[in-house]
Amino acid sequence: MNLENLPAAEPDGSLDGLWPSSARRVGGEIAIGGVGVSELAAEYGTPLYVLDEDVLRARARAWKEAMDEAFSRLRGADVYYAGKAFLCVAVAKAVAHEGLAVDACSEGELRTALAAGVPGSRIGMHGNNKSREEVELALRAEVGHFVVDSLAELEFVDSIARDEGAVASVMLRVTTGVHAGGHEYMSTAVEDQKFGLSIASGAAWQAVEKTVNAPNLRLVGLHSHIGSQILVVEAFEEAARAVLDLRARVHREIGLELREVDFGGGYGIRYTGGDSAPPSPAQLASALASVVASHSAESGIEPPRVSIEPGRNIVGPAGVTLYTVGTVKTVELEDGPRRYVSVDGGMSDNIRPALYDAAYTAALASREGEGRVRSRVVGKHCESGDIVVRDVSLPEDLAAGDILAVPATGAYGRSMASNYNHVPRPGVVAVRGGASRWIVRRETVEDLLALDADYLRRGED
Ligand SMILES: Cc1ncc(COP(=O)(O)O)c(C=O)c1O
Ligand SMILES: N[C@@H](CCCC[NH3+])C(=O)O
Repeated sequence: MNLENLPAAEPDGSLDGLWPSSARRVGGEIAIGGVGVSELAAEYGTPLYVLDEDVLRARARAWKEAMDEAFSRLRGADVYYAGKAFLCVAVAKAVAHEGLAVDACSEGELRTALAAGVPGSRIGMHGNNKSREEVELALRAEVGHFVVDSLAELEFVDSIARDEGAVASVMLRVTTGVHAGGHEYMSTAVEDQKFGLSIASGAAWQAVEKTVNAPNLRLVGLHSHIGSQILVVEAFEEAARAVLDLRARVHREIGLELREVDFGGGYGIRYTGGDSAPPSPAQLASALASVVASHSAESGIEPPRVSIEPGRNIVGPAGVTLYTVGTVKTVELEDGPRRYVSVDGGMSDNIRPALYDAAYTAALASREGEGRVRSRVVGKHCESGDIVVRDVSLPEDLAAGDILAVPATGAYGRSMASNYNHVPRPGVVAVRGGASRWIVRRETVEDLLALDADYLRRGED
């Protein structure tokens, strides 16, 4: 393979690059947030997620400012940080400080946001299969709204709200039929998938009628999420029009003006040097505002307040994963040698290459290297699909003990991490202005064995 085709992986200090904008080589090694990777690896160990807190905040702020500006002459806007991308108390506090609300889709995410001091009114409660406990907790926390995916769940939430003596504010998640997303498993608005109430089949309308007649539900808006890692504006515009058409029908046929529409998340990022820059928050916000303004002018209906739910685009580029290189071996192939570089993590800390065939890049981070060799970075798990970076050119003199850095791993790394092969999940260290601190502690094998009932009883019989 021509090495020139392999993605470049060097930090370039750009704001919309693969790396946190603070990342740069200092004395040959990469520093992030002013902290060298060797220092981080020595103090915290590897594998290690590193989160540049200033970049996280700056990206959250960019979305808030873009939406405020674009919708200033309409009915305003809210930005919900999609906790599913990565959430802990520190991240919830950081995004809330920048004026964002938070989306939760489980008890754990909801409790994390509440523990961070996010008011219930600034939390959206998602999930296609909410438990009774989750609905009760969300009602008692007085969340801003529930996002409901099914007729069955409308009855479920209605009944629990009645038991609680409450009225639940509901946004109906509708399926617009818009196909978008970086992978089939990330497309969530096509007809044949588990999320949302189909507009085309009439299920969405049925849900509208059911909600407006439910004594303990208040229909406050419509929600749409079309997919993830989307790199084009048009898909969002198409979906927005479909949602606004349904809102206009509700106004026309029921006389109800729904105050809010939520266009979901899905805004893509760059993962390798070969990826083009995605649309900016300002471009996306302006495109959505144009659709809302023109639809309002055409329909004669007051525009709604608009919300969106970015996750990856906020936290993804703020994160870098550090690994220590272990065994290195070269495999002779027909088109030339490929060097397999094994690291101390893998699919347990980044499932995305195995699950979505997602591409990443990497750089030798602890020092500058010499020469370039076609390489594949692989994990330590018992799976041939345990690949972290499928193709990247890395220095020829790379060796065991070196530190590798994989950029753009702030989203859907730690939040999707597993304990496959009984491997503990890495912790997350926030860096900022030359300082570093745990924001999620590293799991240990002892933590895992403590869940093994008979392990705890060993030696008793
Ligand atoms: C309902 C909903 N909102 C927001 C998001 C966040 O998506 P992304 O991280 O791609 O912005 C997701 C995940 O795809 C989602 O399912
Ligand atoms: N987990 C997906 C993003 C969410 C897709 C659907 N909600 C990823 O890692 O890209």
